[in-house]
Amino acid sequence: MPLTERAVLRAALIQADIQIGQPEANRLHMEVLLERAVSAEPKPNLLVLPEMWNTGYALEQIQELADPDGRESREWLSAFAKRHGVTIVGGSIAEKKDGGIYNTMYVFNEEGDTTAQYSKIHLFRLMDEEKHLEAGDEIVNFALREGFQAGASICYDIRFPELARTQALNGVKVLIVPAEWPHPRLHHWRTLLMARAIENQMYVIACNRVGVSGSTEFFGHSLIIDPWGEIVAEGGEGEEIVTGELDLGLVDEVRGRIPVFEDRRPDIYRKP
Ligand SMILES: O=C(O)CCC(=O)C(=O)O
Repeated sequence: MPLTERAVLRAALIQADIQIGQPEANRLHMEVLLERAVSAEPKPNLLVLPEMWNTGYALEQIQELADPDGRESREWLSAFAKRHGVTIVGGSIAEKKDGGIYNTMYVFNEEGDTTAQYSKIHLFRLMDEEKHLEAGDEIVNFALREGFQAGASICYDIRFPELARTQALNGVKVLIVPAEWPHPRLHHWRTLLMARAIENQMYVIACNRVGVSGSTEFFGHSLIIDPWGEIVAEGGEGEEIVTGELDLGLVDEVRGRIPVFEDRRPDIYRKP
């Protein structure tokens, strides 16, 4: 679907490599990539980082490595957002809170204020997340622009269509998904993201890491998918900044064309 002259949001996804168990090196590396992203012309107004970018999946050492209350990560992301006048969805970090460790996303507006905080609610057993991390228990939506609500979702969360559907029913028009999604499940990644976009008639912005950690290889393929299911941008398998524009009017247009939300039959779905 062609872009119109309507309001657009320009997103830049930081498809980065992450060093396992090296929070300081990862922060410095992210800073270089974020600086590169904001020096592009035209400048993006929304930056998205990958999942667990501070520690990677260093789960055995996560108690020592996690950022207490996310303080350090929040301080520099907030300062960056304010300095450059950009919105940042800060991927997620290992956050130490109330004696537990959470996989937590922070969102900052152009003034550097924290506008949302989301902890991953579905922990991924294949990578032993549930043995080391606490699950969040709250669905989080936030405004990216007036009238343009975003929903938070982290990696494995996209396998649960109920989450994105609940967010869509609560006004979400773009789902934002930081991830560390590895080979050999590229087909699942692309298909699930595409399905979430088409069935909910919303944008999906998904930022995946690249690189190798132990025997696990992460494939990138960060994606921006529009509410009609067209791919706006897709990364390759190396480190890069994936950019694309979101047409803020397109969600309502697609929902008007095929009125899925009016045609739902929740009265029937509830029957056993
Ligand atoms: O669901 C998958 O296949 C990957 C999920 C994952 O790697 C994660 O949630 O960290």
